[in-house]
Amino acid sequence: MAAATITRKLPSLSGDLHHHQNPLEENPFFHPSNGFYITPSDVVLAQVVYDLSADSQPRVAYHRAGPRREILYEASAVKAAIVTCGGLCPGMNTVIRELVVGLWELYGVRQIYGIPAGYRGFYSMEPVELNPKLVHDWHKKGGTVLATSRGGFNLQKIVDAIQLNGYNQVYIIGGDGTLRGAVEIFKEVSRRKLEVGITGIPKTVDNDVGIIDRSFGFQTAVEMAQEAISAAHVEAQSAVNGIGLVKLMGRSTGHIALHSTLSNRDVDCCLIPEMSFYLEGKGGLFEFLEQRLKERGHAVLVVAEGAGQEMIPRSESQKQERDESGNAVFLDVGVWLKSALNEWWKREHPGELFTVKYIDPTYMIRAVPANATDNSYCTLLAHSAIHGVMAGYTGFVPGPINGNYAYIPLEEVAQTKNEVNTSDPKWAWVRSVANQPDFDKKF
Ligand SMILES: Nc1ncnc2c1ncn2[C@@H]1O[C@H](COP(=O)(O)OP(=O)(O)O)[C@@H](O)[C@H]1O
Ligand SMILES: O=P(O)(O)OC[C@H]1O[C@](O)(COP(=O)(O)O)[C@@H](O)[C@@H]1O
Ligand SMILES: [Mg+2]
Repeated sequence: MAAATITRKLPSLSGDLHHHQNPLEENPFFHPSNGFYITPSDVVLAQVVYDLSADSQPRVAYHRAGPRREILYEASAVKAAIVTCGGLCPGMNTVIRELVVGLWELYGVRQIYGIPAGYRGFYSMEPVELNPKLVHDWHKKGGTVLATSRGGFNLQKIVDAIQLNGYNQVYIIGGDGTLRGAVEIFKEVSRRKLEVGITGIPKTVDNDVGIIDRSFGFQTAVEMAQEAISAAHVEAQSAVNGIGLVKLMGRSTGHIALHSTLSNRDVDCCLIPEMSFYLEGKGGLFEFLEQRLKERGHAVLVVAEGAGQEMIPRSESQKQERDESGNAVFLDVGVWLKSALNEWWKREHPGELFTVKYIDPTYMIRAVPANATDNSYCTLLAHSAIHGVMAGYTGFVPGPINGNYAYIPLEEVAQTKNEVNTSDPKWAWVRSVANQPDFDKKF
């Protein structure tokens, strides 16, 4: 017998709003046919892979994203606000563009405002009026034209501003921190009984947001990282006992490093925050590199910025350091590794040639326009957000789950982190491609 299915409930607006026919019904480009509108019984399963022999738990499902036959807003009454928060990610401008064009063209909305410079912009800056003409080429630009920032989250001031300006739809584009802030805004808006649709659009170059398949901009970042790895390879190959060392973004998850390694194939060792490693002794990094240099004369190392942080010596004040959003400030693992490698070689092989070339592409992998795949992803994401908000859903996140777009409760996404699972076959594949040691086993 098939297991039962539990569909995750979505908050929705009710209050004084009336139901209206979806204007797409009259839109000459759409000609809605049977099956065009999504109904409440249309769901996307959270999981598609099961062990049937151990399958007795109910299946979890999310409401499918897409246009609804009836909507809760009249176009002329909509006043939408769009904000971008946190670090940059390829595709932020595309999401803004598609929100503006989608609201305008699909639903006839005319009052659309951009909030400058992240959360703080709600209460400290003038909103920018947006329209399709203004945003038409934004998908070709890196960064966010609206500007972004960290910190500045003042819940009461933000919700006061939403109330004062009469925004009844708020589109919040940001990462894990932003989504936690969006949960607070959603709760405060509900507490004040305001009829405001709140949606969080997940943005993270590190791909650390859970439940969704992947975040927009991530694939672009992996593509951009290839150049750095190739350069490190050339440098390492062209030296005697050459090491090419590349640091890639990934504060607490190593997805960029992992995927860059898998797609590049010149990498000898990939170090990520989810896996601890050690330098000295049997099974350690130095022993591995010693062997590689003997066999091949060079080696390429890719390290995620959050890997090995616990091994880097730091002062008391460095331990306490936080950015404006409260994120721990990391020390440079690349600089530390480079100096540790040099010391090791000098000690073990005095007088022998050895070179470490350290490449830190930092912002170059994220401060670029999205590639074609990410751009179309951003479009579907933005349109999913609009359809959901127009239908009266609130406190949700649109995103792809197993290839299909769904609406996920905001709070659930804000609480879930997407870590690299070092016990699944993908990580084993990385290890086998690089032929690197399993640092878990200290002999
Ligand atoms: N737990 C939280 N509650 C409320 N707001 C938060 C929280 N964490 C971060 N924020 C706010 O969200 C915004 C972006 O957070 P940040 O961590 O810098 O980036 P990201 O959203 O990309 O993870 C900042 O304005 C920050 O103040
Ligand atoms: O210098 P900034 O702007 O704080 O950005 C650096 C950080 O931003 C990131 O690229 C992304 O972080 P968020 O997605 O959480 O904003 C991290 O990998 C990196 O540590
Ligand atoms: Mg973050």
